[in-house]
Amino acid sequence: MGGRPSVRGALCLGGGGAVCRGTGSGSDQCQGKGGLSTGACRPLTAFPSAALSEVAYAKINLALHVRRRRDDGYHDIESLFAFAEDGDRLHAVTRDDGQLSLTIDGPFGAGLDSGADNLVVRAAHALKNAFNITVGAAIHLNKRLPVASGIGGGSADAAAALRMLARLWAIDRPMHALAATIGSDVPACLVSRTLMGTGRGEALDLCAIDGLGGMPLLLVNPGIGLSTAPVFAGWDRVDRGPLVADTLDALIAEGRNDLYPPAVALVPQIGAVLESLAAQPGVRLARMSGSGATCFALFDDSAQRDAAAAAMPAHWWTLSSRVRA
Ligand SMILES: C[C@@](CO)(OP(=O)(O)O)[C@H](O)COP(=O)(O)OP(=O)(O)OC[C@H]1O[C@@H](n2ccc(N)nc2=O)[C@H](O)[C@@H]1O
Ligand SMILES: Nc1ncnc2c1ncn2[C@@H]1O[C@H](COP(=O)(O)OP(=O)(O)O)[C@@H](O)[C@H]1O
Repeated sequence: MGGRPSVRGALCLGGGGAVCRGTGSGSDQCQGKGGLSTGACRPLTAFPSAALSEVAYAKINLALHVRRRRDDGYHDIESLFAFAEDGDRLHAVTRDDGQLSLTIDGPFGAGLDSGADNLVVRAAHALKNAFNITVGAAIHLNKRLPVASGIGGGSADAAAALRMLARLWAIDRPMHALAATIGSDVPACLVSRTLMGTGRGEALDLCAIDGLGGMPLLLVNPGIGLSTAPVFAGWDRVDRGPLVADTLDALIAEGRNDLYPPAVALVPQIGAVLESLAAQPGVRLARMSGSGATCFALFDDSAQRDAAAAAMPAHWWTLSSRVRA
């Protein structure tokens, strides 16, 4: 991990490591899905310190070209994935009764279902069944990333759960195919390094771009959740051409996010976020990530990133981080 991550717009972060603007009462304040409502969450204190841990690194799509709508309803994309150094936190201990359980806290934990539909639980069940594991796991998720925001929070959580449970259950087998059954983004999140993704995003090649690793990165979200499917459905089906991104300059000049027009049609506030980011001194690239609404900016200089974060309106969520090398 590089520089200490900071988060603004969230009232408090459980689990330590970032700026806290909580009440100091000992119980974390939570933000609801895509909004700024608050509610009490369970503190993490009950979870054993000997638990295994994983970071679910926030995903960004440095560029996302949509090429074709397929007969199965998915779209063929070409996307350059990168990851922030920071994200959600997961912890796990074994359960001798063979059961799986999930508890959730953190600034975006309120309202997030911890039942069978949670992507962490889906990933855990899929792994357990695929390898006939008889022991169980108690999993804890510290939810720091906004939900349904184009930075793969759920996919990153699922991938982190796979990495963590593979360690907990001593599984040493490839998990890419299993990850792809959980979501198109989950294989990329499993690797959490800079990758070129094709197909529906699950066909991956490691991608080295000079100067990208360690670059100061700012994520900004206007506090509005946006589901992926309606954004793809709003794509105008015009193929605007392949993604060629072998250098940072090419990525900046030639890369696009083809999901920006349908996303901004659904959530106009994304336009204001992108405009504000692009206007900040020192920005090398400002673009929307995934299906939105989160936008990101890359900087050469961390002081300029921090000044940009400070210039964002207080009701927008921000995360100051770096690109994971
Ligand atoms: C758009 C991207 C870009 O990285 O990220 P997010 O904005 O979700 O973070 C991904 O393609 C999202 O991947 P993921 O979130 O795993 O999506 P999935 O669960 O597989 O699919 C959710 C829905 O999105 C649409 N979908 C997804 C991927 C794809 N290549 N084509 C699609 O049309 C489909 O309507 C599908 O039913
Ligand atoms: N652990 C999880 N974290 C976030 N979202 C989750 C999780 N499990 C299930 N979901 C659901 O997955 C959907 C996509 O969430 P998320 O992955 O955060 O967004 P995106 O795909 O836009 O990056 C949301 O509707 C959310 O309810």
